[in-house]
Amino acid sequence: MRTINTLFLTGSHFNPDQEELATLAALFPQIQLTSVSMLDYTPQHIQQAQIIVGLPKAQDLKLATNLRWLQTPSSGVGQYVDPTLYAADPILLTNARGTYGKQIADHIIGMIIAFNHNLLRYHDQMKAKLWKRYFPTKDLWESTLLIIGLGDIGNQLAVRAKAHNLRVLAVKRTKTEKPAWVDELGTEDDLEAFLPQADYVALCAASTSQTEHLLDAKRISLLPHGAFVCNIGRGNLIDEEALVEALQSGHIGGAGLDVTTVEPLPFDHVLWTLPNVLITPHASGLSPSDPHQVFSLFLQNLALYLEEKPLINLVDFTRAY
Ligand SMILES: NC(=O)C1=CN([C@@H]2O[C@H](COP(=O)(O)OP(=O)(O)OC[C@H]3O[C@@H](n4cnc5c(N)ncnc54)[C@H](O)[C@@H]3O)[C@@H](O)[C@H]2O)C=CC1
Ligand SMILES: O=C(O)C(=O)COP(=O)(O)O
Repeated sequence: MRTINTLFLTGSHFNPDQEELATLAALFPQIQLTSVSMLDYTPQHIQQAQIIVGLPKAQDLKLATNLRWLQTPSSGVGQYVDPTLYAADPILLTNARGTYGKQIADHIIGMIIAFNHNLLRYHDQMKAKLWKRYFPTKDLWESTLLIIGLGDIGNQLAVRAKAHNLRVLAVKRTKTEKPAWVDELGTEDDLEAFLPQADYVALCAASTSQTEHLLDAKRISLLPHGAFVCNIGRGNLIDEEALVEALQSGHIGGAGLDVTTVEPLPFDHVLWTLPNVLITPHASGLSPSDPHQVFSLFLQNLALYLEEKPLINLVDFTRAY
């Protein structure tokens, strides 16, 4: 049996335990496994691997002369969709779409409720032992949420928003049939009509050349005064300078940011200082089950790879996600 050099780059979303490694060895004895932390790999590790599961630095893929398949534990693969990165061509690129939707949708709902019910203000007031009451901005069930990017995360969010009786508008790259949990579905062409209706906007789109600054200064100005913007996709989906200005002027009432243009957000960045901003450190996707989910996705894909069948979550280099 020919062995297949496989490299696991372990990290927060992919960290197989002993039981999982034993399953892999029992089911696929041809896999010659090297497992190393994503922070500690060497050029030799990359050079030898036919399969990599993890997030190697994109520029290191030039060293990957034996690579046939890269499975990422992330859903976003913006850094890997440039075909000129690869020493070997063509390679199969698969992502972990489908393992993040539920926990990130919960995180966004948490941010929306924290903003609407003034929880951040009350938390600040606690430090001064201050007893002062505020009305919520508007009842959630009288409000509208616009979801930009109706993929796995966007759909999970829409389902949860419907449970709170929000009206849900959504846009995606191409128009398809409207799911029952969305009230109106459109594409980027509909943003000008949708934005003025949105009390809340959630950025859940893939980061591509088309979605860079999808929410720019002009589109931000179309939002109603006091709207709340939540970004869990990638920092470059929104013009961050325009966002800061709109937050400072009060045109945007608040923002929940799990992602920023530069990560970690620099120590001296103004976003750290704005009272109406909640920053989480690219943490919305963390869940106890996701390292296991990515491993089981890899096992399913490995069986397909060995049978030369189409892989799950194959990334399309032309649409870039
Ligand atoms: N904060 C975090 O920890 C995480 C962030 N992400 C980010 O969220 C993104 C979405 O994740 P999933 O829902 O799992 O991916 P997905 O592949 O299911 O969804 C991507 C969505 O982007 C939309 N899109 C692409 N181009 C568009 C355009 N021009 N206009 C409007 N919509 C467009 C697509 O229509 C699709 O609905 C990822 O690409 C990643 O960047 C994903 C997982 C974790
Ligand atoms: O899946 C994604 O795209 C993510 O953003 C997940 O977070 P990560 O960058 O893998 O820590």
